Amino acid sequence: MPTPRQSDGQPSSATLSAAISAVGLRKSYGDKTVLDGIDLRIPAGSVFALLGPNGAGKTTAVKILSTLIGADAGTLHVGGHDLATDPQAVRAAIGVTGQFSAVDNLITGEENMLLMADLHHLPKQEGRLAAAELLERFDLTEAAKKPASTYSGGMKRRLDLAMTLVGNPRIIFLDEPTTGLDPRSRHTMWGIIRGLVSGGVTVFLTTQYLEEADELADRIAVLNDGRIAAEGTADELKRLIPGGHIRLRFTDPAAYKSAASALREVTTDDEALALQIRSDGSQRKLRSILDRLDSEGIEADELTVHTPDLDDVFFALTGPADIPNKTKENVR
Ligand SMILES: Nc1ncnc2c1ncn2[C@@H]1O[C@H](COP(=O)(O)OP(=O)(O)OP(=O)(O)O)[C@@H](O)[C@H]1O
Repeated sequence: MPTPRQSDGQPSSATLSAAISAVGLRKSYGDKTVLDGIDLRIPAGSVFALLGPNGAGKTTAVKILSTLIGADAGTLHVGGHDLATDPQAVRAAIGVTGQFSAVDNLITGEENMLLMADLHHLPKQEGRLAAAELLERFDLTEAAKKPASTYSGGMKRRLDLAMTLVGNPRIIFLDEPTTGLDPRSRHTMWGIIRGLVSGGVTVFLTTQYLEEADELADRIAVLNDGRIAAEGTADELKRLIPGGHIRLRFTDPAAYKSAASALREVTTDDEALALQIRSDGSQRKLRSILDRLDSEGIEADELTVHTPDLDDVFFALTGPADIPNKTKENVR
């Protein structure tokens, strides 16, 4: 795969100090452009989350950066190595756990680990030690002698990640690591990921869970239509979209109607007997609404203040076609 070099043919110092960097990453399948000139720069020791709707190209980006498939264009460096000229060095520096697990269901958890140790050419004794230590760390010691086919979804993900860590990679790609896990297993996985990062590992994460990106990532990029629609910290992204709103809900239709006419610039929801008023989340705005209701003798049954969250950012950036599950409350 011919990958264009930078103009002077050398990686820049910014590229070298990043754990992962991409400049002008492009990939098409036939006439479908999946990645249309993506730039990324992920500092060592940080967590980067790539968010995007189904089919946005997240897995494609992971596959390219982890050397599984080639890019059509772009200058790509991982762990200081050029993907075009030194893919072997990249492979030695990274670990990847994907949506398609490397776990062999027919053998035990321990055997899976030992197989990985063999693949990394660890001496027998060292391999056994590494396997035992990782199984312990991922709470799999008890299940180690059982076939992986008997493991729950959460246990399989933990085993998959433990296998990835056998080679002690400093950069890890996690492609939707908690998809399909129950909330408890998801939190366990988050704890594990945080532990890795505190040990200095760089994590490139793809996820469809905005909460996951909010919890884990130092920086988040939203991929849409082949491009990075926005990039920043969770707080920076939240500031990109208009402020939140105050929602008032009534059980008495008469009170609902009175409030709708007493307050200015409200969005009404006759079915739910709910009103929505744009708000910057300030005390002043809240007080002005409450004062107005008080002066009219109206009492709402429920009042909620909604500040923008990553969901709002995601839906604002990825367009109306992708919001089938968006609740009325969050749409503005
Ligand atoms: N080998 C392939 N041949 C042709 N098209 C492909 C191939 N792999 C992926 N695609 C297409 O490229 C687009 C991006 O796919 P990709 O799997 O990277 O998306 P994604 O963001 O990871 O989606 P999801 O969240 O559903 O996993 C999709 O439209 C997909 O159908």
